[in-house]
Amino acid sequence: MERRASETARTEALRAEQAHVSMLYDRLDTVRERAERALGEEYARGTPGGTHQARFERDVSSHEYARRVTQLSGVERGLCFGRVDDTGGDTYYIGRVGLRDAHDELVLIDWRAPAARPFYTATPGDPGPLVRRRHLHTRGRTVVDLDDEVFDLARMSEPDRRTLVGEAALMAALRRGRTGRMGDVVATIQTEQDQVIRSGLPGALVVQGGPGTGKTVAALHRAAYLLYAHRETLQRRGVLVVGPNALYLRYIGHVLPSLGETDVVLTTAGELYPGVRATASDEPGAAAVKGDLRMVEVIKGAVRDRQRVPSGDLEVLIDVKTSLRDGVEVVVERMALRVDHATCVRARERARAVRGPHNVARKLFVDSALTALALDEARQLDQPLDEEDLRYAKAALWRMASVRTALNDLWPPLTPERLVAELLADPGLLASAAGSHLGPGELAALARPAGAPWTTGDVPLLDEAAELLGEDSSAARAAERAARRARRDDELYAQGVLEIADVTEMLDARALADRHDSGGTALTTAERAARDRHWVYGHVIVDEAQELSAMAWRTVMRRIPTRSLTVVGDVAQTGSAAGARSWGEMLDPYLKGRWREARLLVNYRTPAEIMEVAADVLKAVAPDQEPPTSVRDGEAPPRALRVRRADLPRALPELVMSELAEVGEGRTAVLTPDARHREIAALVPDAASALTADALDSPAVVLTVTQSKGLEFDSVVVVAPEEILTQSPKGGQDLYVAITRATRRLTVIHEGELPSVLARLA
Ligand SMILES: Nc1ncnc2c1ncn2[C@@H]1O[C@H](COP(=O)(O)OP(=O)(O)OP(=O)(O)O)[C@@H](O)[C@H]1O
Repeated sequence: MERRASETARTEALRAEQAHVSMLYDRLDTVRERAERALGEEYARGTPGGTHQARFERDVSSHEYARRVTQLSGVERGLCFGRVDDTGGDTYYIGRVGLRDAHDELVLIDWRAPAARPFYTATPGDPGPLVRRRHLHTRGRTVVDLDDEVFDLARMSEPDRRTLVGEAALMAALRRGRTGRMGDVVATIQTEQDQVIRSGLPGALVVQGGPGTGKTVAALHRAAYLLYAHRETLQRRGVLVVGPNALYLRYIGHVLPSLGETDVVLTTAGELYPGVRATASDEPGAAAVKGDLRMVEVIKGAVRDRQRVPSGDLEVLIDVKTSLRDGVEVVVERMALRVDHATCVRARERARAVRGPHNVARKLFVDSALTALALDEARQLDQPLDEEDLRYAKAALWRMASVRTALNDLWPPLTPERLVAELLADPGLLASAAGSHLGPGELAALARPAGAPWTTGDVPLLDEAAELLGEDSSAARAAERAARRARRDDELYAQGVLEIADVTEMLDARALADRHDSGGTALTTAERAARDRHWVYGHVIVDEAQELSAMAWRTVMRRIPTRSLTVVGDVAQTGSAAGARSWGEMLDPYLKGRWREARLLVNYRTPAEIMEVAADVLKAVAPDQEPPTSVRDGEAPPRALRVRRADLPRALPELVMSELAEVGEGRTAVLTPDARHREIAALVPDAASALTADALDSPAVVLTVTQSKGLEFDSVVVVAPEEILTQSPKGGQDLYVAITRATRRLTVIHEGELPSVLARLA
């Protein structure tokens, strides 16, 4: 009887919520159609080209409409997911975007708006103004379930009391099988995560938390929140999210669009230097040296070494007379110009004294050398030179190939790519550049053959070199002057457009001019920022930040002089030999202790039984670190299987098959020591690997532990833990990472004795 009554109440509540949600989708359709129509009209307003003014107007408004259409399309799934009833008797609905009805009444509150905050912060102990929080679960546009948390039953109306329904929304969310892509958690953000998400924009926030505590998910929601709360600042300068590798970026790539945000640059630490996409990684020895701050001095040394003077006097042969013979120009007289050693040294010191970048100072060196050569030429020809003659003589000399070659040999124009590639491939150059800064073992670790692919550890070296080399700027300066003139015109014009169109809320004149600066192709802020090494972002989020070396932090900090940063990671998971042992060690050189730390302590991913195994490993390798507490129990106890290496080809595929059957729609990952990935991947040919396009979508995947950083799988099979433990000085941390990728099941396959840190599985 009672059961029937509660069923009826549930149906009643579902019906009422469905009516509201259907109204919201109708409204979404209407605004989306309106934006699409406006966009279509913008496109129809003329063929490409047209007047400057027409092009500009079209670019600006079409970009805004396109953004709005993308935003409204991204929020279709789970448009409305929450409702709150407050003590004043009011009810609000919370969703991915804010919507108003035809009478301009707010019918859906954006989850990032201050009014939505109680939905995330209310707890039974501190409910704030809430009487009830309700989660709405939808499939497509249909409301399929509801969860209620009641904070004050006494204040609820009788009909509302009757319709109370639910089971904890968080648990329902956590039990879902893994799809291979991270999803947003906007409906179930927890209070401590909410504090991270809404922490102020200025300054640096470090989010330290164990595996599965929602650091990544909180950081991405923070990006969306900051773009909402500080749209003006951040849309112009952009938000940069740095992740560990391309696979990981694909894994998290859906979260921001599902929250209606696309204006974020997602990149890896290997791509921070525009034009280079480094994917290879260094051996631990090389990684440790490349990531060390002593490399600043080594790169400085490498640049200085390229500013040479000859050991004796400089001698250059020039052609003074040529004549035509059978239509071919032949040299009839040559002259040797000479500049004495001391003058060469003075020319170099003068150029160095301006402390400009190498390619800029080079002009000064070339100028001094040309003056000395021209004076010698005049002396030999016994021709007096006035200032005008001197200028002419220098220009004539610079046109001669022999002069250019000689001077370029002494002070070559250099790109960062050339400097670093030549440095690492030439033990002599390397030893000279390093001086006393590196020992013989470190030099040997750095050396590599010419033509080797760029590694992630090279990127900070390239960035450092770019700072020291600068660009040959005379042409660039002229272009900049012209651009500044055009930009002033654009700004004045943009101001006019704003006044006419009254769109001041969306963009300011500078942002409009910025858009237009891109040559009419309306690049987004994100696109322009990603191409420009000098771009200064409005906010930078670094995920898996414990893996960044001290050198990599220099590269990141150059992109954010305001130090408006979110640093997300776990120093207990550091796998890179050059990574962080503590946050202070990495950040204090830039932040001088001025950073705030938030700690996340609850693991939403790994069940308690598996986390106990991980905790044993952590205790052995980093006894000062606390493992997080799991929020739920598992379905199957973790286990260890001993399989002789010779039997692995038969046993592993069988195990993967049975795990796939266990997890149904979920995903299974085989995690291997770095050195054995190829061999083990070959044993499971149907599984994807990090290099295949379906790495995230395939039911089974074989990855190295390093590649699995930040990811998660329903079932994890760790192969050869004994080798993972010894593969690098951080092997223990690697094993900890591997174990904590599991959301439901863990199997460890060991070939020899079970390592003592896994004794719990014996
Ligand atoms: N509030 C939440 N509601 C629902 N799911 C959540 C919540 N917080 C975290 N999760 C889920 O927990 C899992 C772990 O989150 P996430 O990957 O962000 O953790 P992490 O701290 O970055 O982990 P790691 O350090 O291991 O990379 C994800 O599946 C995420 O969706």
